[in-house]
Amino acid sequence: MAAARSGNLLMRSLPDSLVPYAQLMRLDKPIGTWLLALPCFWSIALAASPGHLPDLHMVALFGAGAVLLRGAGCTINDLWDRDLDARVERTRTRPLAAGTLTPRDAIVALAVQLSLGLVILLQLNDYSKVLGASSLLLVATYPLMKRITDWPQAYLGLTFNWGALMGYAAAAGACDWHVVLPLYGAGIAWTLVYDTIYAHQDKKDDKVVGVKSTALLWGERSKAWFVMFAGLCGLGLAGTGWASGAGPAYYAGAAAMIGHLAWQIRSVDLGNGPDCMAKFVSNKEAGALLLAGIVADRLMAGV
Ligand SMILES: CC(C)=CCC/C(C)=C/COP(=O)(O)OP(=O)(O)O
Ligand SMILES: O=C(O)c1ccc(O)cc1
Ligand SMILES: [Mg+2]
Repeated sequence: MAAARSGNLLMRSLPDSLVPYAQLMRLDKPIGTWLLALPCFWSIALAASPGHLPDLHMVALFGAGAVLLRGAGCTINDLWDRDLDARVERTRTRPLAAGTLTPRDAIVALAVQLSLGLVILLQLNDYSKVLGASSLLLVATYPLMKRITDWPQAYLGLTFNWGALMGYAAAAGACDWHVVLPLYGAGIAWTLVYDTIYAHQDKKDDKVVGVKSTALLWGERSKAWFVMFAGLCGLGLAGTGWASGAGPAYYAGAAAMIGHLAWQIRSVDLGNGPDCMAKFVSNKEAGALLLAGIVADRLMAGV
């Protein structure tokens, strides 16, 4: 337990009985929460009035919602995957795979997370409530995709970037589709890059247990596909900038994010698991660069 506890302050301060639940939610690995929250934050920030910061009340609600939904997503994922995870070195110590928690425990934990998530959802406008509730369909079915398609990363993209639609709706009352659809597309292209880098860690195990991924599909050609999807991400971001009448700070942030992706693509060693993990985790900085550009642009639009 000591090793599992050596994570962040939160993990170290929890009572023993809650540690497996925190591991089930992957609170010791917050990167997934950042990747889920950043598209929400971009979208909330884009909806800010000229001269204004993003609506911080919304940022707080979506931040808490991202922790809960990502925790719920990991719980559902690991319920589906518990037999696969037990056969793979990297995942065999997960609470469901190792038997520290029973599926029944996990379902209770899932119900608690979804109920708390509902408390947050109910504070949003009706438009966002419908969008938020529909995202659950994507979250619940995502784990099936690695069993039926070579492109589960694309489905994760649809799921993880839903916040690009929802944040704007929550902050502005409704979606401006010309602004949010290209942003959603850019996010999906981004996910295809970072989750394929993530999946390269597991390509040997995935082949053995029969799990599909773009890492296996693209193999040695992965970097060429990354270049294409980074390009599409850039096009989507340009579309959002154009549709929202953004200024130079926005485009600087977008260019910085694409530059970060270019650095990852050039430097990642796809045969080296720890390097894939490090590049995957660095995507919170890539997303934060765009967020900084959007916030600066909205602030400068007021002067
Ligand atoms: C909100 C959502 C959908 C959360 C789920 C995110 C998640 C666990 C992705 C990785 O699944 P995986 O089975 O490909 O990876 P791992 O090998 O880490 O289980
Ligand atoms: O939530 C996670 O741990 C996570 C998120 C996105 C990924 O691409 C992989 C894992
Ligand atoms: Mg899994």
